[in-house]
Amino acid sequence: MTEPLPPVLLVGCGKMGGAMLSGWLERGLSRAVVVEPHGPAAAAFAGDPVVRVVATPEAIPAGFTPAAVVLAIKPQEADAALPAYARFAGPDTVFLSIMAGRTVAAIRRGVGEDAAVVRAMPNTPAAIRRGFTVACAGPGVTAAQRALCGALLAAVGEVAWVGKEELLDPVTAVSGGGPAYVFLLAEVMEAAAVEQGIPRDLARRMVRATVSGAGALLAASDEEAAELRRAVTSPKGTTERALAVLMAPDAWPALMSRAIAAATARARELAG
Ligand SMILES: NC(=O)C1=CN([C@@H]2O[C@H](COP(=O)(O)OP(=O)(O)OC[C@H]3O[C@@H](n4cnc5c(N)ncnc54)[C@H](O)[C@@H]3O)[C@@H](O)[C@H]2O)C=CC1
Ligand SMILES: O=C(O)[C@@H]1CCC=N1
Repeated sequence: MTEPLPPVLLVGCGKMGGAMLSGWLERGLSRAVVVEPHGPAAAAFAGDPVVRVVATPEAIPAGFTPAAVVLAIKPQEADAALPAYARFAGPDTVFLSIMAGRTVAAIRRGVGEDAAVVRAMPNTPAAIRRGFTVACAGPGVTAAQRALCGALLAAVGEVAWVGKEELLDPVTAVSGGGPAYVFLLAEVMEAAAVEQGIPRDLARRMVRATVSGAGALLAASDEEAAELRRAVTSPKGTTERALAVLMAPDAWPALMSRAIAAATARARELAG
């Protein structure tokens, strides 16, 4: 049996913070204090014996010493919120931020210039432990702190590490926001199915099964995505006609490239 995760202070228990906390509890967590000003957001955890939910940092129990402070608030909230956590900076605590764009340097300006900070970008499939996170350790992060952040992130899915922090901006655009692009695909496929006369309920079932089935096939297969695509595309058949529209130079290839560039640029604007 693996050791329980050490005490964690979670700042922000919204969609991502909540998904991660669920994963830690499932994996085994010794103790968590959650700072969440919006009562309903953390309500699901209020009765958990190892979780204490408080509304403000001032209400964190005296003597609580987290091994990790996980920052799961919006980047726009960071400047106001971070100084309250500066007292936790020290050799025994690592800050793990999942905020889009906000740099290690900007986080250190808030919590202390010597603080150990790991910046990471997970995604919402974390809610079903199928997340993908890319992480980058800032200056002074010890091997043990990196291992702890790795364990916290691995509780909700796969983890990859990069050495160059700048890569986290395009990562945010690709895997951070990626689930939204897939859900949009499902939305527009469903609308197109209805346009062709398929009843809405059937269209919804078909599209959910098709998108999730294709995703599962991609996950289970060693083939490249292009090869799996080609396996669907019979010469002179129906899929070929659809792909001629979707793969036109001004269609999906160019649109996806512009979309990822736009999201990457926005991540850079959120650097702080
Ligand atoms: N939603 C997503 O797909 C992903 C989001 N992220 C990042 O995760 C962070 C959180 O995003 P979401 O969970 O989507 O947002 P959210 O809005 O669901 O959660 C943020 C939570 O922080 C709480 N909060 C606001 N001010 C606070 C403060 N001063 N102290 C403590 N809690 C405070 C809010 O009440 C809310 O419950 C963002 O920085 C975002 O960039 C990262 C990867 C994916
Ligand atoms: O849209 C956002 O800013 C966040 C980061 C990646 C996914 N959601």
